[in-house]
Amino acid sequence: MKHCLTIAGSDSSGGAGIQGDLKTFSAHATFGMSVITAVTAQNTQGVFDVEDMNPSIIANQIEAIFDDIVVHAIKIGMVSKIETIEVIAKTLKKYSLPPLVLDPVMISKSGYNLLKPEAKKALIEKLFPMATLITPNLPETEEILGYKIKNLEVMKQAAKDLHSLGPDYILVKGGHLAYTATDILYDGKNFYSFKQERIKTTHTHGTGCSLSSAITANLAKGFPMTKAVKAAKEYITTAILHGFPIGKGVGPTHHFYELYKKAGIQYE
Ligand SMILES: Nc1ncnc2c1ncn2[C@@H]1O[C@H](COP(=O)(O)OP(=O)(O)OP(=O)(O)O)[C@@H](O)[C@H]1O
Ligand SMILES: Cc1ncc(CO)c(N)n1
Repeated sequence: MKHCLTIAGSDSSGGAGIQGDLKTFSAHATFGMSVITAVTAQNTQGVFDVEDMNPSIIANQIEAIFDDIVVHAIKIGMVSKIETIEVIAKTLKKYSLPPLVLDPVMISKSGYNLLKPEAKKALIEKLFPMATLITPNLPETEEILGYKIKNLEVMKQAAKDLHSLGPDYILVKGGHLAYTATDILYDGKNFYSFKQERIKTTHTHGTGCSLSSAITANLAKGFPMTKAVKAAKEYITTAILHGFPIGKGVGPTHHFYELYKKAGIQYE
C-alpha cells in the first residue's frame, strides 16, 4: 500500500479539494492523508466563505505525518495566502521529499479567488522550484505568464515558459479550450499530448483536483511521469463521463465509477 498526502483546502460539497483528493487516492487503492490549509463553505453553485488555518496548525499537521509515516507522493492544492505558502515550503524542506505535484489553484470555476492575488509571487518563487510537476489550467497559466492562450501551439510555448520557473514537469490542462480537452505535458525537452474530446456535461466540479491527485497516486506507485499522466487522464475522463447531477449547479465527477462497475455496485 502506497501513502499519498494532499495539502489543500476542504470543499464542503465533497467534489473538489481535500475530499475530492482523498476519494481519488482511495479509487487508486492508495492510502490517503491530508493537511488542511483552509476550510471553504462551497457547493455546486459557488464558494461562499473561506477560513484559512493558522500557519502553526499547518506546520503541525505536516510534521505529525512526516515524523511518523512514510509519504510516497504529495499533492498541493489550494494554498490561499502568503503565510500558508511560506509555512508549507519551510516545513516540507525539513524532510527528504517524494514526488510533489503542485496544482496552482487560483480561481474556482464559480469565479472565487482561492489564492489571494498578492500570493501569486510567493507561490511561484517558493513552491514551483520544489515541484516535480505543476498542473495549471488555462486561466491559471494566463495569470502566471501574463498572455492569452487560445490553442495548443501557445499551450506548448506556455509550458516552456513555466518550465523556466523551476518545476521538473509541466502539465498545461486544456479543459478550458473550446474545441478539445487536450492537455500538454513538457519535461524540458519533449512535449506529450493527451488528447480527449470535450464531453458535453456541466458536472466538472473538481476535475483539476482529481486529475492532479490521480497523477500523485500513480507517481506513488512508481509510474514514470508520462504513464502517470496518461492513466490519470483516462481516470478523469471516465469520472467526468459519469459525473453526478447532485446540487443545483456544477456537479461533481464520479471518483469510483470503475470500482463500482467491477464490484457490481448499484448506486442509481
Ligand atoms: N468537458 C470535458 N471533457 C473532457 N475532459 C475535460 C472536460 N473538462 C475538463 N476536462 C479535463 O479535466 C482535467 C482537468 O482540467 P480543467 O482544466 O477542467 O481543470 P481545472 O479548471 O483546474 O478544474 P477545477 O478548478 O474544477 O478543479 C483535464 O484533463 C481536462 O482536459
Ligand atoms: C477547496 C478547493 N480547492 C480547489 C478547488 C478548485 O477546484 C475548489 N473548488 N475548492
